[in-house]
Amino acid sequence: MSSSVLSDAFRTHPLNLNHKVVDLSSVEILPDSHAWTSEANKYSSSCGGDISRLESIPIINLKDENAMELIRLACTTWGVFQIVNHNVPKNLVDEVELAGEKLFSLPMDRKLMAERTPNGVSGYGMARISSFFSKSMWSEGFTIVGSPLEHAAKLWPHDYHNFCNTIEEYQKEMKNLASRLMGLILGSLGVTEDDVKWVEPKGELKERGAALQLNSYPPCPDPDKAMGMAAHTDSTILNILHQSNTSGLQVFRGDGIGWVTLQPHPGALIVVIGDLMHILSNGSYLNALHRAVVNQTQHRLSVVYLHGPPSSVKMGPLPQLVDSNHPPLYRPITWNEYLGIKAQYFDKALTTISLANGFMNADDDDSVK
Ligand SMILES: C=C1C[C@]23C[C@H]1CC[C@H]2[C@@]12CCC[C@@](C)(C(=O)O1)[C@H]2[C@@H]3C(=O)O
Ligand SMILES: O=C(O)CCC(=O)C(=O)O
Ligand SMILES: [Fe+2]
Repeated sequence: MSSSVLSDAFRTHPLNLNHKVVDLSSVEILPDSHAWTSEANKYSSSCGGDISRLESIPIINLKDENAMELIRLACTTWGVFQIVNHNVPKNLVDEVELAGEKLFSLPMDRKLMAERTPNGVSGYGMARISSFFSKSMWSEGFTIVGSPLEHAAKLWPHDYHNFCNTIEEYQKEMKNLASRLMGLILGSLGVTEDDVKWVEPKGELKERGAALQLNSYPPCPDPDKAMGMAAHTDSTILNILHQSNTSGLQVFRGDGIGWVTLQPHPGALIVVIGDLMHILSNGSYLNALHRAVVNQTQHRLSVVYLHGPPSSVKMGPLPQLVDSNHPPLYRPITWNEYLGIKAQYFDKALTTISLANGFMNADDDDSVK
């Protein structure tokens, strides 16, 4: 089952439940548990609100003959881009958004019937990364791995078919789009899909890792002090994100620009480069540091397709990108192992598999060579 890679990783790294699930729709004053200080949110003060308006995240037309080159540019400067002309039917995106709204508007006691267990991956609950922060995020989530049936039947015992059909159709559509994007991104790195056999998994590699994450951000009484989803990078190859017609997603530019808001563009989907693509590209493609902020009046929803590798594949810098001038920056690792490391070290996860220190030391120390 494709779910095994994900559930295995978390069975050994249960979630630390230091946050209580709160029904945010009934809260009128921001509780202390949800009030983020700049200390709790270490990247918050660095955002240059005005500067960010001068920079905007690229919107790439997938039918553009220069799409590959534009993707290369977006991946080396942003680690994120929006795509249009992606062929995902608009009505399917609308339907999946409606399905998410229907789910999150259920009463809390009903949603908790499908609650994610501490060592599980699917179901309703807070984002997994919550345990790394002392404050709670102003959001709720629902994670689907493989078939949504088991959890949907707990939410709507008599009427789960529509939800399941929509989710399954969307998963299929995202799977196809993800392989198309993989072709383009690998192409932009100068590598063909034939060079990387597991990209189109066949036979025993058929079991690819993927999940669908629904995030809900209710209106917030004090949005400046709250945090919808704390800053993180995604532990995947890439994510394909749809946001409802309300901004909230921000991407961090490390080169002094700070947090940049990604404005919703009608019909566009957002591609976020994850940690594993950063590893594959030997560090040249940025794994975007991003977060979601909230607002006072509008409910915001995001639907995120998480695209990972098959469980048995060890991923390291692509051999075509490594030579004596470009030594490998990371050691090869399976997704399962990486998720375990991430669950333990969070934003230090890549550092723990980095080979760069070793190389630097070797350069510094004449006696080594
Ligand atoms: C395969 C993944 C990737 C996970 C963990 C695991 C299952 C759930 C994913 C998310 C989904 C919500 C944001 C995030 C940051 C979170 O808290 O849970 C993601 C995280 C990651 O990208 O690291
Ligand atoms: O809601 C968003 O825009 C961000 C969600 C996100 O980063 C995630 O699910 O990984
Ligand atoms: Fe993310």
